[in-house]
Amino acid sequence: MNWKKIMTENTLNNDPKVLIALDFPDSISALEFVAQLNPNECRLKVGKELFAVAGPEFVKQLIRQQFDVFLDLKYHDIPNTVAKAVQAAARMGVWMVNVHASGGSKMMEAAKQALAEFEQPPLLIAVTVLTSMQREDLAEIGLDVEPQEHVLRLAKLTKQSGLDGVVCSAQETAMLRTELGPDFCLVTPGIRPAGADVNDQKRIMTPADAIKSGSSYLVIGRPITQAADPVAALKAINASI
Ligand SMILES: O=C(O)c1cc(=O)[nH]c(=O)n1[C@@H]1O[C@H](COP(=O)(O)O)[C@@H](O)[C@H]1O
Repeated sequence: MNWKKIMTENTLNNDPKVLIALDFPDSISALEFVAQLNPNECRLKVGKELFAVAGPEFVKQLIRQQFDVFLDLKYHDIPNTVAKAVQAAARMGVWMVNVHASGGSKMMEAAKQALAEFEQPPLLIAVTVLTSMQREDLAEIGLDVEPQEHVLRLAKLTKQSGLDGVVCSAQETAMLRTELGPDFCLVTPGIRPAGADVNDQKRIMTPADAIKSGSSYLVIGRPITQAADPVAALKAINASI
């Protein structure tokens, strides 16, 4: 735990649950947005779009500003490549990094092992079934199963591979809590406050229901970043959970 966070007055929460998806096209607009935020009230997620334009220096800048950063590059490659990629992420000092569970146990074990040399390794989690997918999307890629069945299969494989948790939809968290226990980290995107635009998400839940179901952290992008008043939107979500 970062002592500065604990010492800061007006601390809402020492373990902010909301991970804001910084899906911005450039570092200038992202930094302008971040300037309104307090690291005691949220963590930040940097994904493929922003990382491709802003890179490691931008991530380090957020960390210098006391934010915990989830580097969401969803690695999926041969074990050696993924192992080296998670090490590069760990050297940046990120709080959390992810891979795709469908890369299999050999890939996930190699990633876990690669972090063993770090004194404070990032949390390593694996994406199960993307929250934008439903049964028909799985059928298209040859998987004749309900999303929750495939999520459970991949989450069990992730736990057996020694990782810290998974990315799943909040619709699956109650099931995963029962099956995988209280300590497994469940990170849930596809979060939509009541009445918000669903956009391209399919398996969704409200922030309060997601936390009640057992989500550890909520990934939220557009309902905050595109709100007329993003700080008010974040505060309302934090109040609701
Ligand atoms: O790994 C992720 O963060 C992720 C996994 C998933 O299954 N679904 C999903 O939406 N995400 C990410 O979560 C964020 C959701 O953003 P909004 O839909 O704008 O709230 C995006 O940055 C996605 O890349």
